Amino acid sequence: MINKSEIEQKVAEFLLQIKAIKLQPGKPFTWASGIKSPIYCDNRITLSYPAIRTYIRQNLSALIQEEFGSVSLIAGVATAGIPQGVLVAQDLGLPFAYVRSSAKDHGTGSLIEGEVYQGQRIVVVEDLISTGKSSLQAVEALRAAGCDVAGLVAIFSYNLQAATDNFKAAKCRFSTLSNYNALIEYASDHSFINKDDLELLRKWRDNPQEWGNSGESNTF
Ligand SMILES: O=P(O)(O)OC[C@H]1O[C@H](OP(=O)(O)OP(=O)(O)O)[C@H](O)[C@@H]1O
Ligand SMILES: O=C(O)c1cc(=O)[nH]c(=O)[nH]1
Repeated sequence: MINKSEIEQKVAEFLLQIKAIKLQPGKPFTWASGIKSPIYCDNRITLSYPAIRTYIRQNLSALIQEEFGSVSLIAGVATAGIPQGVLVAQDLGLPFAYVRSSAKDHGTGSLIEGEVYQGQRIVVVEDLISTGKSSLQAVEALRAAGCDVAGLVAIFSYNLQAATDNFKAAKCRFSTLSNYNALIEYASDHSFINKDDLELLRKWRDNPQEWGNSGESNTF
């Protein structure tokens, strides 16, 4: 059985070590959802580190087997979920396909690339969940193609209530290797951030939708 709390901390440690976690409270990041945030997690950087890439691949594969049992295809969410999904599919010896964020406007016009079939039991691989909108768009595209989506895994989740609500409404299970709460506690305990940073990151967590609009970003 996998040790979830050990993996949460190890992935948080790796992300901090390679500076995939960026703190920029004075110049907030704008996310895909439009949310303004003092923090950004760039999982794409893990691909540049073979040992970390391997750890993530092995643990995503183990998570899929433990949470979802037997599946017959891994699907990646474009773009950052594609390389992670390919690595996992290779690890598990399974076919792979990916879902674009919108259908191609030329050539085949495809939304799903690769072969999937009606009734096929699939796990979707994403790199990160903020609101879950990108993840669930891919899940819905696969369901519309007749696939049986067992669930979704990702490297990191921000623990946003919006994501919990969106996945629940879509009746889709998800599981991640690490998450925001684990990350900020690890970062504080191991001196990657100071007390003021921790306070700010906790404040942001309590109301992420409003944070960038309330002048909070200038108080760091
Ligand atoms: O849960 P959500 O609110 O949808 O946000 C998370 C999504 O945002 C990022 O993708 P981005 O749109 O930046 O594109 P990329 O994967 O092509 O880099 C990330 O890779 C997730 O797909
Ligand atoms: O929500 C997003 O767009 C997002 C947030 C984040 O921390 N990292 C990322 O790649 N995307």
